[in-house]
Amino acid sequence: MASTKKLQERVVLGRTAWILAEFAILFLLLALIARRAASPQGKDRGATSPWLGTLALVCEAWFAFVWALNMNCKWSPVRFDTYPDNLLPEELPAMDMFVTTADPLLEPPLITVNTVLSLLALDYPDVGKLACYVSDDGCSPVTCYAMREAAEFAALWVPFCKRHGVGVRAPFMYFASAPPEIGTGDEFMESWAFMKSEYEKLVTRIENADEGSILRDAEFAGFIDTERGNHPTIVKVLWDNTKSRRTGQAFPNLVYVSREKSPKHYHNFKAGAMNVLTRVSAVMTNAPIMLNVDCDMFANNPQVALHAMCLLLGFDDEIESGFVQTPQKFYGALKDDPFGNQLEVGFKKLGGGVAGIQGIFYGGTGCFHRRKVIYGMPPPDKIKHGRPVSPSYKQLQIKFGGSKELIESSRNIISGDVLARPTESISSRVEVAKQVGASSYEGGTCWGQEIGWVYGSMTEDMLTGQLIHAMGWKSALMDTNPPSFLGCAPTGGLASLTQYKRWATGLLEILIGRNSPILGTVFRRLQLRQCLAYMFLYVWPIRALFELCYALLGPFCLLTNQSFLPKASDEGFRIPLALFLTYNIYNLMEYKECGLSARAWWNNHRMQRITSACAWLLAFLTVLLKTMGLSETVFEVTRKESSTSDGSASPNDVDQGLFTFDSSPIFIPVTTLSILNIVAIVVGAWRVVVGTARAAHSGPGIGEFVCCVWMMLCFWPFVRGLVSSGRYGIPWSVKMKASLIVSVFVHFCTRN
Ligand SMILES: O=c1ccn([C@@H]2O[C@H](COP(=O)(O)OP(=O)(O)O[C@H]3O[C@H](CO)[C@@H](O)[C@H](O)[C@H]3O)[C@@H](O)[C@H]2O)c(=O)[nH]1
Ligand SMILES: [Mn+2]
Repeated sequence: MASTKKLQERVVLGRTAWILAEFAILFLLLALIARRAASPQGKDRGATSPWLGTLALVCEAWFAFVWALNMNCKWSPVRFDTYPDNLLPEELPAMDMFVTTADPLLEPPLITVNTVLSLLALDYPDVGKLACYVSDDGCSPVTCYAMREAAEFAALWVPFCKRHGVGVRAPFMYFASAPPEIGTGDEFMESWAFMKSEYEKLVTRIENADEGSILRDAEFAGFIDTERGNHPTIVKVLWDNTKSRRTGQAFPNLVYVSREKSPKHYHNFKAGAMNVLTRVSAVMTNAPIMLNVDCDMFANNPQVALHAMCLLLGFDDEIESGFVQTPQKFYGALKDDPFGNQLEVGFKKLGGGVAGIQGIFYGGTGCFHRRKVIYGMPPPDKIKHGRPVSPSYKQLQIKFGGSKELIESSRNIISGDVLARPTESISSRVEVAKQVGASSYEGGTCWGQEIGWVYGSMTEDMLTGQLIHAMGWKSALMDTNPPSFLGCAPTGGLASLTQYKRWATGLLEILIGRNSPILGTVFRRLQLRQCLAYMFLYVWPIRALFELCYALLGPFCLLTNQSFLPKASDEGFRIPLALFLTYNIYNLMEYKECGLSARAWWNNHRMQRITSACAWLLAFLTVLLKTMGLSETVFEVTRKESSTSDGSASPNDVDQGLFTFDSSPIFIPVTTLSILNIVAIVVGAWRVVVGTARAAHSGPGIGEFVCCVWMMLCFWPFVRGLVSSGRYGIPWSVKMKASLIVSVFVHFCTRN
């Protein structure tokens, strides 16, 4: 019998004042454009020369377009409230949980261990319905060993968590603070101290694990003579839950998977790994719900699966929640977000806003999927007479590939017979699992196209989610308190810029590819406003071009004694002035409303300018080269800080928020802009001092100076990097290249 009590509620949030402010900004942008457009050719579009005015006009028109996209995203936000107490335990479906890791050095196994432990300890009435699968693209025996140790530790950890109602079930986080004092007796203190020492032993074992001695253990013989990019599939059942029922140690199944790699096949990075996990789990436990997290994203709220079930089961029509996504949040985050990558306002304002359209974007981690949606099933309203037409064996074989077991399991999912869980122990399924984990398995099938995680973009998450929306599904945003999952944000400027570059590359790949959202709206069921919401992110690399052009106008005018903005004495000056003030105050207020500091706003504003000029611009070039067939795009994995500490800045690391540099080309664009602005300000100021500035009506005015000074402030970490030394200084090679570009620019500016 279905639960009759309310499981969830969709609350529409009001925001009239914000909408008025947004219209004010839009109006000012349009006024700026209109003024240029109306100015007769003779008056040069409000600048000193026609082409300068036209260029400014084109950029400003683009900014207005992007602003309209932004307004669309935030227009009608919603919140979903969940009531897990109203769930009927016997109604809860089984759930497979996926964790991906790719590199034991960039992603220390201990981090993955903590994530896995937090999942094994989740609250769920019948843990026999849960299974955890770890994909290791690094094919590292140390990672596998760490997982085995984790399974052993879980036998102590899970009962401890459940008995004492532990709040945070990732041990590194739990033990980072002193034991809770209220209502705890001697017995608790004793087991707390015991668990802590057991955890410390686990940490020592994992941190001191050396590959040589692990390989001598017969259990890990499968790793002998393997290369990361060339090895057969390894599947190890580290904990078989059917056994635990006998011993009374109840926690979910744990399976380690390292998919086959061979130089002959392209592996599609994380999307490829997710598809192997989907298939391996299909032949082992075949749960109708799948949760996926990155290796650093531990479950911070033990009730998270229950909250998600409220959204998956709680609508009259399943179409409302094709998937359930939690916002990405981070632990040990640096104060005031120096690298602009904690995305708090982004998730709250954009995420909440898009949730009110067709639904929040899929973010790659902290997401609950329906397996049938991943299998390409359209929402129920498209299926006639309640039950879908059963596809034939042949049809399934073409789509899902040759494994008989996989075809059977997918038939169960498609026909809705999801309760038919395999009764035999999962250990007996290892050989089949290896078969579907092979790198040749997908050849000629629909995996990576209509089924599973979709290939062709570095941001496989956005692409996969978008295609789910294009099938007609909606998605639900789940924002629990305490937060559902916590991960690490990259610390450091380079890591952060590299991440933004990957994202921007992936987003542009989608925009111009055959899965472009525009096609999804025209030919499929992607709602127009949802399409525009996707576009707002997908145009990042294109924004970089316009922002770069506009950024060059200020320095250009100072260098050539021209202007592109109205003079302070001019009536029209009030438009850009008001725009500048309103826009920045609006953004500041958003940060304030989210409980963040003015400093956090400034850091994010500044980093967005830097990200645009460095990461988004390089992403544009990368995609350009790929389109011309000159290079391939690669997924550069983000380094995760080791989780032995609680992640907060230690006292000797007060400089953590400072930018560090190396000779990476990603630093060249902003270094160039920094030098250019300095040169321009010096030249401009010199003209004013010696009085050779042109007559007031044509030379640069306060507007152009403010542009250059504002940019210098935005690029301040780089300006300081120009004169600092060591890690905090920009290397000479980058400075030389940047200077060269500046000289060429100055030369062309001043040629005539
Ligand atoms: O070949 C690969 C590369 C990566 N990963 C895993 O993918 C996850 C995300 O990688 P990370 O370097 O942490 O990227 P982030 O930029 O932090 O990830 C965000 O952006 C990605 C898309 O670019 C999404 O896939 C992620 O879920 C999302 O958190 C990690 O668990 C990796 O282990 C693999 O399994 N195989
Ligand atoms: Mn990550």
